[in-house]
Amino acid sequence: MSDVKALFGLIDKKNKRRLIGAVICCVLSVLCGILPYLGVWGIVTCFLNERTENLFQYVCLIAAAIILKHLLFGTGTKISHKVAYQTLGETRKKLFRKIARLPMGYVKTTASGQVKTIIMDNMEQLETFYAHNIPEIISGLAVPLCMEILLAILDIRVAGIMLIPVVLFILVGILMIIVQMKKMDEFNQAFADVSVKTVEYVNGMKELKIFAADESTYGRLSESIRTYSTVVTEWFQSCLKYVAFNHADLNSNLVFLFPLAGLMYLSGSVTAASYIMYLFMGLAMLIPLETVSNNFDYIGMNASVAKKIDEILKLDEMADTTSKAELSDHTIVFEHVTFSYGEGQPVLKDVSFTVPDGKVTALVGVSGSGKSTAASLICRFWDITEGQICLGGVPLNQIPLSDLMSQISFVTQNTFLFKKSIRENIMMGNPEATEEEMMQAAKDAVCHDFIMRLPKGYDTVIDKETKLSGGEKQRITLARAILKNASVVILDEATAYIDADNEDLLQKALAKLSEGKTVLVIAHRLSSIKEADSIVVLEQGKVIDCGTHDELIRRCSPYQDMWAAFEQSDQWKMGGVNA
Ligand SMILES: Nc1ncnc2c1ncn2[C@@H]1O[C@H](COP(=O)(O)OP(=O)(O)OP(=O)(O)O)[C@@H](O)[C@H]1O
Repeated sequence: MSDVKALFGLIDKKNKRRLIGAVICCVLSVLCGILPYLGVWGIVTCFLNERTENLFQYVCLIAAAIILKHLLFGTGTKISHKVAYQTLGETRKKLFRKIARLPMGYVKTTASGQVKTIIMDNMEQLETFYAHNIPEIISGLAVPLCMEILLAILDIRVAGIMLIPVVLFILVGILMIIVQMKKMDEFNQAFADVSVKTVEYVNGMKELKIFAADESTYGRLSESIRTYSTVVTEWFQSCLKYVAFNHADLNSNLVFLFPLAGLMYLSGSVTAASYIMYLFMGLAMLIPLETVSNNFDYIGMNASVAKKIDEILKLDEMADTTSKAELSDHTIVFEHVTFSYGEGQPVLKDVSFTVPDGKVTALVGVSGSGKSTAASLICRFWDITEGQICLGGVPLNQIPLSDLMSQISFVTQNTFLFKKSIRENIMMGNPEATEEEMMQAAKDAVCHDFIMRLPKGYDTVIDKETKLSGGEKQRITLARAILKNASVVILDEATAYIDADNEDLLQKALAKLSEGKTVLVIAHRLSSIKEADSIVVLEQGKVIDCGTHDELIRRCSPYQDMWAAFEQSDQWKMGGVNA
């Protein structure tokens, strides 16, 4: 039941009031839908009593009821759609805001696929629920209730007979929701799995073709499709008996009402006119329940989606502070930092080093030694549990997150440009910048010239049609970072995938970005960090040495090994080129 509560918890107060209005309109609309039955009963009674003076009134009643029914239904659904779209919009915004405050690590690993499925796929179901299911279920239940009250006033015995199928219907419906909810997590999990794997399959199509993938390559996707089919089939089968019962139940009135009310008529306790009216009411009363029955399926399905949304909204956010921090400068200090991802082994062990203000410090180490992890901790992508990292003498968790982010430019080999114009992409670095400043940043990043050669220049929208090379895209992201003008620059393998033609341009852009900044650089190409003011050597998550290139090459054997390996690979590359 808490899942169902979560469904309504997503609607704000204003929209809850609107939803009540929508439900009232729908209830009145369904009641209007019943009036024609009463009108027909009136007409039949007129003929039975051979008195036709009221005939016209009944015809008018039927016509007015039909018009009103549609007007009210239209108004109700208009309001409920407004509620649905506003609720979905607000919930999406809440989720986006929440994700921005969650540890980056959670978003990158656990959440991205799951959140995408919820936001893009599952939430669309909620639209149907708020816009259609709620008004239809409530109005569908309200009508039999009103008619029961009316019948109880007219003849308590008939009301009792009609109550039987209604009560059975509600009990079986509730039972079905409980059974559905038990299976719903499994259903949603299977659905999310198929979505994530389908996206992975489509995104990896190039690799699949290159590596001439055979049938077995599609195994993971086929397996999850099979699981999904099994889960859906089981889910439908588990509901089937309840649905079948309820449909039979909705037709059972004739079985009970016809003979029992008929006996009352024969015994003289009910008139012929009343007998006909009860039959009409019996038929009319159960029709709205058909709609309720069709809508029952969605309650469990949507309650499970709402539960997942609720779970994400309740996740612990990164601790943030609002009190301004006075940074003495932009020196970064790692003091006895130990860090592990989740419950696993520590990736960094008692790590201490300093990145002095205005200097270039390099982090080197073999693959997996923890270089990127250390860099990402400076941006608080993850929070540390042991030790301390300070910027300008202030522990990172005592600097407001937005202030911390404004101090840092984090550049990796993975470029990400938004589907916006090149101008807007660069301006994200500093939305206050002037056009001249934006263009200067592009010139510093050595991308102005190629941008100007594009037919729409800075107005070119970055999308799949925009034919930009990897190096060009990367330089646009560097223009964005240059415009941001952050005091701390972290370069994590920023030149890793760059080709020889682009390297020179990229190095120029990076030099401009790093000018006068506190720089932490991670690079496998050791030649690019040879001139660093200080080099920190990491091995299996521990700092084993720190010094200039000349110092390390004299005394640090792992560093000597790295250099030897680097020089060998460089010669090998040159040999490859010459060959
Ligand atoms: N998100 C993550 N969750 C769990 N473990 C991770 C995660 N990211 C990295 N690791 C692990 O942490 C260790 C250090 O990884 P890290 O990427 O920091 O090393 P690195 O020195 O930068 O390696 P490379 O030079 O190959 O980029 C590795 O064993 C890696 O598998």
